[in-house]
Amino acid sequence: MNTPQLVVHRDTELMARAAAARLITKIVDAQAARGHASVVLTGGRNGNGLLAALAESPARDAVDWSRLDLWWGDERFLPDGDPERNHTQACRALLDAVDLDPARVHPMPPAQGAHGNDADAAAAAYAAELAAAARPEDHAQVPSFDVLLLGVGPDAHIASLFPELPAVRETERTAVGVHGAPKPPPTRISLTLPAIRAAREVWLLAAGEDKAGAVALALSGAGEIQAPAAGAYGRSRTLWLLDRAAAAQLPRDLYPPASP
Ligand SMILES: O=C1O[C@H](COP(=O)(O)O)[C@@H](O)[C@H](O)[C@H]1O
Repeated sequence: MNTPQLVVHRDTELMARAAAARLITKIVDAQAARGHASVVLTGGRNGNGLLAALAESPARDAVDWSRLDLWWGDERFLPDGDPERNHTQACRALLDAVDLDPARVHPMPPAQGAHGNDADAAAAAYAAELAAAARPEDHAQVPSFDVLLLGVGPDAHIASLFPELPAVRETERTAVGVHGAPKPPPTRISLTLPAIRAAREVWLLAAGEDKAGAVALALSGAGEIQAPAAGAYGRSRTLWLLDRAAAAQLPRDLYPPASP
């Protein structure tokens, strides 16, 4: 596990704009190096804030959107098009406005779709889709994502891995159904910690004072079962992108020196 790097921005809006600029650069660099890039999206306020900032950035035209693979870290298991689905919200924030290749966009299956209301079957289908996209050099059952984005909940959940629920203990499967989530809706699909850790870079986004306790807990040595965010790291980099409010309870020795 690599040491997390922290960046603290003045406020939520600046954090979203800076994260969007960072993501554009990352995608452009990966496309220049390999011809394509892959990003795992997250839902929630900070994930959608980043996408909205990216939509507004003039630099978004530097990305070749047709060579970008998009995956999701979790989904609220609701019918296709439901306004609470992470996929629907991402489409509204950005995806509808850029020229993606539909074959490279991989939303998690909806409820009332091919798997009916069976979230476990839908998760297994997503795991199979991930495995089919993995190449031998990935050495994993998922592709080597360039960047995997995660929001951090006030309870330190990431994706739909909530403290103490079975999904956060999963060590084999890459995507699982989640039942009884404390945040609505109770039924969800989530990537697991092994899938998250296969990413080259994991970026955790947290803004707002309601996130301060979770950020401090996850970065102060808490276990991943109690604080799932503590178990999220990338193969080559783990980056926490915060605003001042979310960083407010960090121990002084963890606070980045160059931050306001
Ligand atoms: O429900 C969810 O919540 C988390 C955190 O969202 P936030 O609004 O507290 O930032 C999000 O990362 C996840 O994708 C989503 O399904």
